[in-house]
Amino acid sequence: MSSPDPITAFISRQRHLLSLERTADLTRSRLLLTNCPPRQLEKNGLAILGLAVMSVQVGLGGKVLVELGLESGGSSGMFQPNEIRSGDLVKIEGSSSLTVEKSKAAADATPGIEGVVYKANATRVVVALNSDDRDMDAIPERCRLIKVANTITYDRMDKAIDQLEELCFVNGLISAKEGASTPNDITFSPLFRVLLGLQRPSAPDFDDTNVKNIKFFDENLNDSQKEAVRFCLASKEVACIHGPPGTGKTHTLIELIQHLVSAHNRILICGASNLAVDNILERLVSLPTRLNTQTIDFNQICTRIGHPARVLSSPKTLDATLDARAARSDQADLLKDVKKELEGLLGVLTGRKSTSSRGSGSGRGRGNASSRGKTAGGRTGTGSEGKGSKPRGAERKKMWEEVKALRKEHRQRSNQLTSRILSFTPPSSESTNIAEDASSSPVSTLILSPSQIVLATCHSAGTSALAKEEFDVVIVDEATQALEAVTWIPILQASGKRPTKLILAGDPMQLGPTVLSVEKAGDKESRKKMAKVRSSEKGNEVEGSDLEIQDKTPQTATNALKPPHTLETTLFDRLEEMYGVRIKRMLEVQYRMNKRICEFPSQMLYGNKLKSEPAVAERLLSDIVTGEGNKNEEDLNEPVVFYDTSGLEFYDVEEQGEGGGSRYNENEALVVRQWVGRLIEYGIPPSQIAVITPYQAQVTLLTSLLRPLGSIEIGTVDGMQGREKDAVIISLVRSNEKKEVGFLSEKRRLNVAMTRAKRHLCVVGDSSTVARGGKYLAKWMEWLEANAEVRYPELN
Ligand SMILES: Nc1ncnc2c1ncn2[C@@H]1O[C@H](COP(=O)(O)OP(=O)(O)OP(=O)(O)O)[C@@H](O)[C@H]1O
Repeated sequence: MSSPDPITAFISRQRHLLSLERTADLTRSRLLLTNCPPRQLEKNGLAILGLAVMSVQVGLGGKVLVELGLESGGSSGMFQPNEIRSGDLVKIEGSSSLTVEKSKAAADATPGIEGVVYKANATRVVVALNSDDRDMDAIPERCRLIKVANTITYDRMDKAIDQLEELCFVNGLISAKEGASTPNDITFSPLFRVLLGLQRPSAPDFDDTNVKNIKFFDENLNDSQKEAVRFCLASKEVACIHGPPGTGKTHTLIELIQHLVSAHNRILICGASNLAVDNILERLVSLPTRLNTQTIDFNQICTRIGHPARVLSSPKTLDATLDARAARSDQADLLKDVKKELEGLLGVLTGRKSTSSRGSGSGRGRGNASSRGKTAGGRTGTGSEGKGSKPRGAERKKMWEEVKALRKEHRQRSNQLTSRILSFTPPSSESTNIAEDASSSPVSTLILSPSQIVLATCHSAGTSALAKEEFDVVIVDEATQALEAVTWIPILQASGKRPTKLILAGDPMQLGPTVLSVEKAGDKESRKKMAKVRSSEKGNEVEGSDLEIQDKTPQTATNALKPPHTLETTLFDRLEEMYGVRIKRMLEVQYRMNKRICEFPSQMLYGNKLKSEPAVAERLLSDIVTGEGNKNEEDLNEPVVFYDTSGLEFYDVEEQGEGGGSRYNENEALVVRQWVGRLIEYGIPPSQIAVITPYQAQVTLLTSLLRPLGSIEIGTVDGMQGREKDAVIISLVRSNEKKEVGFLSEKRRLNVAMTRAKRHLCVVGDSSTVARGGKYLAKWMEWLEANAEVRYPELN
């Protein structure tokens, strides 16, 4: 049998790997849920216990939003640290103060109700229910929230792969297809040809007037940032920005977006995470409206799909959400009426409101639903906004029927409203107002559509609300953390009749996408190849580093499309492997770290090219303390300290019990507490200190030890990517006679941990164990011994 063509092989392999991953994710989730008691799940950040329903609201599309808070905590009751974020799939289950067995039996009897986290902060979590209204009845007074495997993401990725296959099929590139037919109206543009290895990327057009006469909005951009912006504007189909830690990747993207908007492009901006999207949105809406000779108000032209993930999102960011835009529209009053009525009914049905307090709505022009408002639920209420007893029997049934009709109405109205907000009117020549400003230079006001820029996570870019929309440019930030299939979601969504350009930004040397399935056989192999590509790039040799895998052969990039060995290969990785340096630019100046902190990662992972901006190169903790005595404190003038526990027998321990497997190291945690305590005594604000450790069990231990010292951020590496703090302490945990290092050997993970610190990095660990974990760790220990202030802990 002849082997399949490259596109068919690529698509089949993606499908196969995605199905393995879906199974692995579901299995893990099922195992955790069946084997771990709720307390253990809470400890692992996968559950929030002791909850009660605080309110029931209605969101866009008639979705029922249930707000949960701590039953006993009042409005300030803080949840335990957890991994539950907006977009996660969760289950609301009943909980009681019964014994574990009895509560387990009770939970089994009521299987819970599923929903998607709409928004979450430290005290409240709002869940959009997936199910029928009637299921609301299943939400008990006391409940808990459990994170479950998110099958919706897999469904959307599968759909993207099916769509890609369909596109190739109708364009005669493959002869048969496996997937279901999902007709699409997309032109097979040069972007698709490049992504599938059918043509090389066209040479960037640096003679284009937009590029040649470019006037940077921020003249302080460094040369590598300017070059990256020019390169992205000049590239025809695709461009990648490689941004090592703190090199202003987002800063560069913001500059690029301003140029793209000035040139009237419509842009879909996506990120692998909500945080990445919010980061860009926050910076865009804070831009001055006057850009060179143009006035562009980013507050008017950015629409955010989904909800910001930050605990304290700025009002401007919240204003850009689709919900806020809908609430401000001229159709909002009608929608509010239906919403009020619905919320009133739901309040009564769930016993949180008395019958008389339900909103009836004015019913202006809404047809039948309004008149029903006063007739259903004809019980005598208390006349207050307080709780009432739940209606029963026929009355209850009738009210649910009413809820159903109102929800349908709400859904239809809000869908119409949403598509009106997201629909795009291209700017015409009349939409530019020219005026003279005070200095009498002409200023043009670019009047753009409210959805000139749409921002969403890659996953939520798959929403049907965007199905008819086309974009000139798709930007994917954190592209090196996104599975390739998830990156295809915005690409396919944005594409239509016009050609679309793709810009990917990320750092392949920091955390990649999380992959659970075991089929990673080619992993090491493909990384070796990638390293070859990177090392062969002009001036990017990695000297004496990483480095047995680096070789100095010239250009090894090839443009053949190959099926991925593993899901860990992102689209960014694959394009880099296929097209090499021709497809990307690297940012070379970092604005975060003291130069000593930056030295090791630069040598080992960035070919010695990462330079420190002079303004940060010498920064120390002593610069930010006020008392003169403290300024001279030796500890505050050390950028890198290494507490070596070698020989002290501070052994790590495996967590016991169901759901165990994580590790902790008590003595190491005590060393961390001592050091954090000392930094605080010197006057470093706790909010400027982060403690990072690879193990969840150590996070739990450190949280209990450090909480009394203030709001120190404590977490695993995963939550810290993209963040920075003045002082960072890394607790390595692993110390044992067998010299096992576990996933400490993942150098990209370690790279993220060690590049979060601005002024001070303290490493606590056992050099004799860690150095045995491979060449990279051995080199790091060697480097620390030679360059850090090495200390040996004394615990009292
Ligand atoms: N050209 C520049 N001049 C001055 N400061 C800059 C410049 N470029 C970036 N910065 C600053 O460097 C810091 C890091 O920038 P930014 O957050 O854009 O980096 P990043 O590459 O997105 O970071 P990460 O490592 O989190 O991916 C910010 O404080 C930013 O203001």
